[in-house]
Amino acid sequence: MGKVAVLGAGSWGTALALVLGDNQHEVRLWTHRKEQAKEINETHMNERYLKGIELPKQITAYHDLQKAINDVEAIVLVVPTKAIREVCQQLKGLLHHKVTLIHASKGIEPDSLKRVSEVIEEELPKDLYGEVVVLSGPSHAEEVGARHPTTVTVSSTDETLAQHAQDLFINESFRVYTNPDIVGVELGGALKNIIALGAGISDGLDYGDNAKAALITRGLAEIARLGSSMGANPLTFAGLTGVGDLIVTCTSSHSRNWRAGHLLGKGYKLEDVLDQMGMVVEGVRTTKAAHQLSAERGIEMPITNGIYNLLFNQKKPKDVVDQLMNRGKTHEVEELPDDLSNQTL
Ligand SMILES: NC(=O)C1=CN([C@@H]2O[C@H](COP(=O)(O)OP(=O)(O)OC[C@H]3O[C@@H](n4cnc5c(N)ncnc54)[C@H](O)[C@@H]3O)[C@@H](O)[C@H]2O)C=CC1
Ligand SMILES: O=C(CO)COP(=O)(O)O
Repeated sequence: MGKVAVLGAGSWGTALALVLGDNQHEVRLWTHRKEQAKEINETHMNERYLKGIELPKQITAYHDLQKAINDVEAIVLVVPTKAIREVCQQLKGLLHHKVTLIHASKGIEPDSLKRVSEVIEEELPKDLYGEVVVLSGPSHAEEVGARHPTTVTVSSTDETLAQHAQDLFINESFRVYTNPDIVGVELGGALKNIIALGAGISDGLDYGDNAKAALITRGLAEIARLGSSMGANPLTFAGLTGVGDLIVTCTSSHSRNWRAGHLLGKGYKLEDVLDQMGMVVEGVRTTKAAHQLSAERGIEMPITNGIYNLLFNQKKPKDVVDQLMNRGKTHEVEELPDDLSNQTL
């Protein structure tokens, strides 16, 4: 079994470290906070981020990034999207051998409008990893920590690297598929956070199941519309990293995006909600990015743009819903491109 560094000791980094530890790898869990490394090593728990879960003894926490990455065969980047550039810049000075580079973050950078793998490629020379691998899918850290059955997808333009990531993570309760469509896999994981905010808002307004089913379904339609315009395979959005991740985040109070939306729906202010969460709510920045992409590409995204107005233009949740319900009449299903019309979903 090999040595793997997991960079980012929040809930998802810790849960992924646990899977790798269960698979008997030597896992180095790096945190930028010294006291957190000490706590993990002394207690074998990361209580703030993965409550009540004892971590496998194969995991050692590190504060020194150089020591964490020495001799590792793979590096798993799991910091919030906002911190990806900074961590890659630190890695650049320290990494001197080739690794399989996997990221598991779900977001799009506002302004640059880059996916996480594109940000990594901008900051880290490719000779250190070849092609980036992304790991995504319906996977709450809390349930992975409890070893409940979970399925995810790994994606890379280099199939051999995707298979290496699949082999590192797969076990009897953590099933890993591969999909070569990295654009679709990354966009599905990032854009579902916007719809999860919307589902939380709808639940905060006590609108019930019909409204939430509508948000999930019409949300998927706009994710697929934007994603296809950016080169994704539309069928990816019918898979684990599309509809699968939408379901898991829109219907669960484990989701930080759902929880933040729920508080917004109850009338709390965005800055108070984010203060209260204490964990990353990726959907907020990704809403900004998707709003910019929708305008730049002329793609209709009414739910995303409604949530943008609620988050950044002080629109009231109820007014946003009224506006969505009273848009002009439209078709539900759009024409499939010719090359897909013979495929089944
Ligand atoms: N929590 C979950 O169930 C899942 C989370 N994800 C994704 O994983 C990514 C990370 O999320 P979580 O671990 O849940 O977040 P979190 O909020 O639980 O933890 C984030 C961690 O990153 C660290 N961090 C923040 N800025 C940093 C910096 N500049 N340098 C180094 N470390 C820094 C924080 O100290 C914290 O330990 C996000 O993109 C999220 O969407 C994906 C699937 C599941
Ligand atoms: O991506 C996730 C599950 O697949 C976790 O979503 P949240 O970041 O909303 O908690």
